[in-house]
Amino acid sequence: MDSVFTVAEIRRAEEATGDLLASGELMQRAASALASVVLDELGDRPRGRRVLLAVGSGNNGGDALWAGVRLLRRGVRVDAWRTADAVHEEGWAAFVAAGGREVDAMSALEALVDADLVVDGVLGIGGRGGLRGAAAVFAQACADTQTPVIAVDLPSGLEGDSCVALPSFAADVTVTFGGRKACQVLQPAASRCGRVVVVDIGLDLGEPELWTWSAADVAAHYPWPGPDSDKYARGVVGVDTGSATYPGAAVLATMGAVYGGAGMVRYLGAARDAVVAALPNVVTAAGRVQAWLVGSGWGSRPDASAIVAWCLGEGLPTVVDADALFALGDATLGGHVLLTPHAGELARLLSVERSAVEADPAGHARRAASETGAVVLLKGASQYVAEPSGRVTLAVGGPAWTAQAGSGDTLAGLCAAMLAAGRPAGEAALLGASLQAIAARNFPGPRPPQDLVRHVADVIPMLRSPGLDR
Ligand SMILES: NC(=O)C1=CN([C@@H]2O[C@H](COP(=O)(O)OP(=O)(O)OC[C@H]3O[C@@H](n4cnc5c(N)ncnc54)[C@H](OP(=O)(O)O)[C@@H]3O)[C@@H](O)[C@H]2O)[C@@H](O)CC1
Ligand SMILES: Nc1ncnc2c1ncn2[C@@H]1O[C@H](COP(=O)(O)OP(=O)(O)O)[C@@H](O)[C@H]1O
Ligand SMILES: [K+]
Repeated sequence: MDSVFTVAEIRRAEEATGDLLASGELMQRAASALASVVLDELGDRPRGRRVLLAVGSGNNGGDALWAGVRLLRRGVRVDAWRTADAVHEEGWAAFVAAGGREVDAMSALEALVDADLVVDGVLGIGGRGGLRGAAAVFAQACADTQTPVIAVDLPSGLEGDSCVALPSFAADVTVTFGGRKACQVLQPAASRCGRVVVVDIGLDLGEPELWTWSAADVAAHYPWPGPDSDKYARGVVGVDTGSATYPGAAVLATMGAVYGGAGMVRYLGAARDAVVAALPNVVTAAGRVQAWLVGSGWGSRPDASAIVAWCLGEGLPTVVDADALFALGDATLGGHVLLTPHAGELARLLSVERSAVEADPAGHARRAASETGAVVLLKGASQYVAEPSGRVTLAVGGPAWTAQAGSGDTLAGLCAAMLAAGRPAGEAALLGASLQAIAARNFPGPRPPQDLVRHVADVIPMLRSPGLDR
């Protein structure tokens, strides 16, 4: 599990270091780590290689300049373009004294022809409103010429706390200080950051804004069957999904539960023939279950509220998906209930615009969990799991091949299998969402959800072996 910090939290921790900040020691630590990453990228013989610094007005530019000083001492040829009238004074003086050369905006563009790499020190966590003017033109030129970019703290133009892909550099490597920021883990902004190297500069950070899961967490929490497991111990999922209009959702949600590893699935919805034809192992007789899954592909259904109320009345862990989300009524939910909306559904649940959810997905997921008392899995390019306590955790991310009709149905089934195996709702959601993403990473390409979910079954045993794209 990794943690993500807000800009305010990073600033607070920087200030709390007192002397370290005032004396410039923090900046020296940042610059030293940055220079090491640049040297690693330059390879065995850094002498004579060419690095171009883009230096803005703030401390981010200061980091770049002090890293430039270290590179000059190693024989690297370093030029710097000042994107603002005033830059970090001491850093600039040291850079010039060490033999660094200034280039103007036009020469910086020309220098891209033979630069080995660019260090982006235009804006850091103080940047607002996206990259503009000559710096934006330069960032585009770096992309066009495929010049490798190492971003200082974050690709200039992104805002640390935001997932929004504002106009920015697109970095190959981002060297970030203290801890990860939201823009480095949340899509679409994260796609601009490349490989993220977190450097410990000695900040004492408090409670993170967000936690992130990795494949190691999936392996640690997956309900591996033991030598004494039987089908009941592994968990029975009761499914009521699909309808005459959407029989496919019945099949897909059931497949999610089966390929996620449920011991048994009881399908009790309106598309029994379709489900049994696709999955003869599924039982259609009523009986005891350990978790319920309702809603996927219901469409409008007169008894929706009654079914949801009945399931919730049972007190069993329940996944409430799709149409069932709008049949919750005033029922008091609880941490054993998992709601699985996408951004549009969450907006409707909270009576806000979809664009508001997209601008602050974690905040809206957190609000929904706190208002309903249930765990909320917000689906999308980044998948957030919010718990009533306020904790928000990001599932392992995967490619957008998963973004297709029916993936949500299989995901709901995967989560239900984890619930039936006894995992708490937050973990069940993180397991389901992460497993689907890991499958899409390892078996990329356009394949329908009924195929992708079979690859979920393929990647589960691989979680314990090397060679998996995590
Ligand atoms: N605290 C520390 O000592 C340590 C900090 N560290 C480093 O410092 C970085 C944070 O430094 P920082 O606070 O100086 O902010 P930074 O992002 O460099 O510049 C902000 C300036 O840019 C300007 N500006 C804003 N938006 C703009 C835009 N769109 N287009 C153009 N200009 C824009 C804005 O001007 P304003 O909007 O206020 O007029 C302001 O002048 C941090 O990311 C890390 O790299 C490390 O050294 C460790 C120790
Ligand atoms: N850009 C993306 N990258 C990766 N996964 C995505 C992306 N967009 C959506 N997804 C995932 O695809 C699935 C789509 O779910 P949903 O919209 O509910 O589809 P449906 O209800 O049609 O099955 C979810 O698991 C979601 O997290
Ligand atoms: K930067």
